[in-house]
Amino acid sequence: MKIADITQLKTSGFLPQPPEVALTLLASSRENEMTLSDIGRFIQANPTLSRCLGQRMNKTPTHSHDITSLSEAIFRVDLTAVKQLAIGISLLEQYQHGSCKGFDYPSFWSHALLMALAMEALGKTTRICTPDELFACGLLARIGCLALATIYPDAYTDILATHKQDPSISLSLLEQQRLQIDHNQLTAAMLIDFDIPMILVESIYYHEAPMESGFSEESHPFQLVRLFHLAKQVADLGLSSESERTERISELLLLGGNIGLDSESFGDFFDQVNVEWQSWGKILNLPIPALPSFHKMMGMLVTSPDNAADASALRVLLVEDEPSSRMLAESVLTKILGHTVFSANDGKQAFSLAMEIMPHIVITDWLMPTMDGLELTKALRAADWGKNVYIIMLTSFEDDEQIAEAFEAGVNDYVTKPIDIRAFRARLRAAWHYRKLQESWERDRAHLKRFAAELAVTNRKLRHAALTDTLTEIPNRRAGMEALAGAWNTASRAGLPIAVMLVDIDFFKKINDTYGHAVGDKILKEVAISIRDNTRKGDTFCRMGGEEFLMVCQNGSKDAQSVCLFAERLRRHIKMKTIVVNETPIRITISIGVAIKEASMTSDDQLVNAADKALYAAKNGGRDRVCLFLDNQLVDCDKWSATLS
Ligand SMILES: Nc1nc2c(ncn2[C@@H]2O[C@H](COP(=O)(O)OP(=O)(O)OP(=O)(O)O)[C@@H](O)[C@H]2O)c(=O)[nH]1
Repeated sequence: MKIADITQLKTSGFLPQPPEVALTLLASSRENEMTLSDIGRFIQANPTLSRCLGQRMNKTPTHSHDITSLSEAIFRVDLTAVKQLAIGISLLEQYQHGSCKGFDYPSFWSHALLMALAMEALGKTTRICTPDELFACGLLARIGCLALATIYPDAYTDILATHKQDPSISLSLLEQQRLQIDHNQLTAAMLIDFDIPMILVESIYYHEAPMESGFSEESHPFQLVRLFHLAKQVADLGLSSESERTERISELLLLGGNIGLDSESFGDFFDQVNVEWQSWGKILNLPIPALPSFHKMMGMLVTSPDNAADASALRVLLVEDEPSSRMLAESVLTKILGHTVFSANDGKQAFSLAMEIMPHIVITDWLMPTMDGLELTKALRAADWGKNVYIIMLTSFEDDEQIAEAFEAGVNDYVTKPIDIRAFRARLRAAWHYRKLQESWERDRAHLKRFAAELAVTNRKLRHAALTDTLTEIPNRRAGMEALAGAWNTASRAGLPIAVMLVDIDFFKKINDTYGHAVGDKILKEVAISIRDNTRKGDTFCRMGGEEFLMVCQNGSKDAQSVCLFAERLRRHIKMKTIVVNETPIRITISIGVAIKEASMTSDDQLVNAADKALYAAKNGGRDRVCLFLDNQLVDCDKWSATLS
């Protein structure tokens, strides 16, 4: 603890000092020179102090007439407390205004009053000091701020403005940087000067950062520091704006949990202190904001639009074997942050519960019986469904190696115990963002999958459309040429035979002219069906264009005769076919040119050209026939047709 030296400030007259009479009271009580009637006279000369004593006696101002006599009041309140109260109240009366523009004097005292009332109420849980003493100390716990505003009005206005702009920079740090002294050091010096016991001075000195006190957690000073810290948070909540309340309430619940108050009893405590604050405010003529009940504030937070959006989003699995910590974290997570919480006592129970509820976040303690947090993390990560769960480890370890071990096991983040509510909220916010990112990634992935599937279908359709003849729905010229090129390459590589047939409908122009184009189309379709139905396995075919079709034969094309017989069979099939269009039977014939791959041929084009020559020959030979191009010669296949049954 660093106590400011205030000797010079006192003599300079800049330091806020209670009026002379209060100082006399203080000095004479120090020397045990005071009689009860001295104190009585002093109090009677100070109406506000009298009213305050009345209030402290009866708790509610409406009953102030219950005090039978001033002496009774002094006896019942306790002499030391009367003295401390006298100092606090006289300072409050004297410093309602001041020259520091940035310092809100009335709010400072409203805050001090709430802190005093909270300390008094909390004091009932400890027997270290009397509630009266705690009340007076609560009132004076931040007197250093008033002192700095009084001594350095301009500089303090700047300091407060900077702090307001960026509350993350501590007020003490700003004061130290600018004035080489901070309010806690000055408060400590002034309290010592007011004869406040050292245990209280020390507790007040560390009330903003209890962990920095270095007191052991079980010690009396630490219990007091914790109470002053909590009382300050209560007072901060009392003066905070609606938008700041979420964070403050969650922090208060955690702090209340540390001294064994669950959210219900904390709410009752706060409401009772609030009622007293309102009535004290009237006595001391201070501006006291009207606050809703604690439970109402909690309710408003959970249903605020911000929180409601988060609320449905997160399913939290809380794993903690220590019942009070579990209940506390549960209360903050559900009542304040609005998440849905499931709880487990150990890793094993948590793992089977996780399988059931599929949590978005797992918040797990490290040290637990049966299965600890580390083993649970590894088990979750090993399961397919546990890979994307956001895991936060609660730990008392701050050792780098142990933290690294936790990350290696698969945790996403860690929070050190005792839980600091701001850090906890920030970590949960990160988890929430992670969850949102993951959801949008999953949505994108599903979207992409669907898109890829649709694209594949579209591509298939496009390819089919690009390779299919729209009228006859058989492969078109392009598909036929691709198939021919493939067959040619295979045959060439393997030294296998390959043949092509060009099929052309005879006098098709005449059909069009006689029956119309639509009938011509119908005939084309029927021929396409016949060709398809007569194709052997492994053979391919297409419509080359107009009334011409191509067939590529790989099977059964070992020799000219077998190919020509196949062509002849097709020719006969079509010739025998009666196509009925609009009840009119129509008979058609076809001519076919056949060519077989010969050793001299170097490309599939040459093979098709040879078939074309054969087709030309068939047409010239009178149509309705099959011609073969073989060894540079054109052969009429009639001679083989006789062999067909
Ligand atoms: N209905 C219809 N007619 C078509 C189509 N494509 C081409 N044609 C017609 O087919 C006819 C082909 O006539 P030509 O090349 O003179 O042949 P052809 O009348 O069959 O005589 P040859 O082949 O010598 O027996 C033309 O009248 C084209 O208009 C089509 O998709 N539908």
